[in-house]
Amino acid sequence: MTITETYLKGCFEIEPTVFGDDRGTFFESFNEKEFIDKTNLSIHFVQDNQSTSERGVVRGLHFQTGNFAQAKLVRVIQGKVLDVAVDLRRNSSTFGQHFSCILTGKNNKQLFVPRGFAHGFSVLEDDTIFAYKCDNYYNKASESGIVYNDPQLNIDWMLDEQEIVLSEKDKVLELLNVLG
Ligand SMILES: Cc1cn([C@H]2C[C@H](O)[C@@H](COP(=O)(O)OP(=O)(O)O[C@H]3O[C@@H](C)C(=O)[C@@H](O)[C@H]3O)O2)c(=O)[nH]c1=O
Repeated sequence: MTITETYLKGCFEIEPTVFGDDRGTFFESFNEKEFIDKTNLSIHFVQDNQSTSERGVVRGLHFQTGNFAQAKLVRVIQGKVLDVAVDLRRNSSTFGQHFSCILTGKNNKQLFVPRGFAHGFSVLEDDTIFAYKCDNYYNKASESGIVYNDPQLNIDWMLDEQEIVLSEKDKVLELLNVLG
């Protein structure tokens, strides 16, 4: 498993070692000891989530506030997404910048999104299955987010505007500079 820090400090790209044989493939999708050794983070995941989406869906940009902040280890089991992590750490030299990468059911890549970031993804293929581990439990009252098309963030979601599908909640998210 290779773990590489992105230009956003504390945000890592992960490529598992995949073993193939006549039957198919095998890989460790998470190994706590290796993860901690290679990132120097102390992390303890408490919740696993999974969602399915069709092409055109954009989920995000989400985070939980305060004591309910979450780090996430995200991957795609089937299909293809553009995954996006936005640095919202006020004291960070990369505040407001984002990192994006393609995660697919074939490349098996993962992204570790630390606490203090907003996270979202656009779905580039039908029947996409997205899975992620969180280091803090879901707390509805702590949910917050930034609208996906915030001009300050200027994220290329790799979709045509007219094919984008959002939840009602995501349609009314704030701009980053309104969040304060
Ligand atoms: C996130 C979440 C949702 N739910 C429920 C609430 C709601 O009824 C239903 C769907 O929730 P949402 O619309 O918030 O799902 P979704 O838009 O997929 O939310 C997710 O988006 C990505 C980008 C993230 O980074 C995640 O942390 C999470 O915010 O599932 C839980 O029960 N537990 C959870 O952890």
